[in-house]
Amino acid sequence: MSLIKICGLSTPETLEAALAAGADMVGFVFFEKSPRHLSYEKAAELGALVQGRARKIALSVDADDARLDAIAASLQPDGLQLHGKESPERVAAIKARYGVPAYKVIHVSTAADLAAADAYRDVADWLLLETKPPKDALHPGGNGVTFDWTLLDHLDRRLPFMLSGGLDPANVAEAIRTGHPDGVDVSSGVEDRPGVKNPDKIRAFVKAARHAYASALASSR
Ligand SMILES: O=C(O)c1ccccc1N[C@@H]1O[C@H](COP(=O)(O)O)[C@@H](O)[C@H]1O
Repeated sequence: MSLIKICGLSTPETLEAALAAGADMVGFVFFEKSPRHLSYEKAAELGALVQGRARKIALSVDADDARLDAIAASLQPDGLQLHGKESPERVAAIKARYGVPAYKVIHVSTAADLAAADAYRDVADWLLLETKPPKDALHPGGNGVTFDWTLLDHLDRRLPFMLSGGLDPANVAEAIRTGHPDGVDVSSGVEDRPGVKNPDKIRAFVKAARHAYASALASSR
């Protein structure tokens, strides 16, 4: 697999840039402290523009059922990115309630952190491996920080995984060559400042990731 996700979209123009560039997944943030947070009204407006051209992924952080119900009603997501401390039992309950794939985030800074993924093997559909937030970080994600991708040599790959954290148009090819992820995910690396996406950077990211995946495929033949 070679999926490309652009996360934290918040305007029709940047959403269209991601869709036209060929992103497979577009992510929408429901986390009030984030500069990328969307109201339900805005999410409904943006979601309606997608029209099946990409999977709509709703990002939340330790959301309760009432919150997820409102997110589901506004966006009608094709997947739920669970970016908090959701337990395996909570992930299973969310999957059962909403019937869409669950992308469980695992925060990584050492090989030992990858062991946390084991508990989600039978309940999540995907793992999303993101850099453990720095101690002074304001948010549990979207911090634009990479981790050592060679740690992925230690990952049990029975579940597909997306690689995330600090990716950008300049480093995504190296990330794909090193970590062999099933997908790549970016937010701040295609922005001019927090919450402000740049269409040229979105296009450059998708192009670089597509090229790297095509090269990896060609060299595996
Ligand atoms: O983007 C945010 O503000 C955010 C807030 C809370 C949890 C996650 C958040 N972002 C997600 O983190 C990853 C990596 O982002 P980056 O590429 O390093 O900026 C991505 O999925 C973001 O959407």
